[in-house]
Amino acid sequence: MQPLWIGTSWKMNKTLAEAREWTSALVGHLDGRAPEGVQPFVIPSFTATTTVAQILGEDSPVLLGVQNAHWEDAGAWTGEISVPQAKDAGAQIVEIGHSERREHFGETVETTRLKVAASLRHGLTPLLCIGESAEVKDAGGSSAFILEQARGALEGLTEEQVADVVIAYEPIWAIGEKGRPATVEELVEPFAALGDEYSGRVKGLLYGGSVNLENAADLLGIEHVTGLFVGRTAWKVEGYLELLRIGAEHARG
Ligand SMILES: O=C[C@H](O)COP(=O)(O)O
Repeated sequence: MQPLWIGTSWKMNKTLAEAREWTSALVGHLDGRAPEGVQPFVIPSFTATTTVAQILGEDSPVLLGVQNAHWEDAGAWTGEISVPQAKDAGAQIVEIGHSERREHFGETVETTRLKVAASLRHGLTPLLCIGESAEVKDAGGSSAFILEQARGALEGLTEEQVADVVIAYEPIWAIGEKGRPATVEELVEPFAALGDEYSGRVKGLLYGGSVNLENAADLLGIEHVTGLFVGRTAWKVEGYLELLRIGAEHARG
């Protein structure tokens, strides 16, 4: 059975001291072993990548990611980092197409496609984020919209490559301080649509957006959901450890 992916992106948060503190507490708690049936992952800011990698150590049960990477391997792309650089810094995952990147930094279906391909070319796992706005949801177009985003980003891949991809469905209206937690009922249909197309084909189908300690277990119970991608609730390590516990409990059945 596929493990449940339970992870966090720190977005643009944490100093190196805070990154060290969070990661050391996680490592101390896990003591070299992920909770049974759970795949933990953490995606710090670029500045903390090597620090977190060093604290996690070799053969860590926790996968490490970056929040973005360019599709070219090197070159005149000021302000960007490449997948080979991310890999060199210790990353195993590349987050691609988060709605904040699409909204503020011009990420498109085409750039997500290029970045997925670049990640796979270098043996890193693309964590493809998809999600619709409140306007699209209100118009009844959620499933069609997110399928288009996913299909566009995975276009041209072989089945073997698709099997290395993790998809995170994060409705924009549910993300962050301005978002509101989605209800289970609201997520059943989009996950049915994603499940029809991708269940069993990809490494994971995650849900993200205002996941908290109260709703995590219910969200994991939605058909086709195989993990959680979490912001605020996991930024305090105690919150993340509790989410890992909830994940392990769910994995046990
Ligand atoms: O990357 C994580 C998501 O954007 C969710 O963030 P949130 O859990 O703070 O709503």
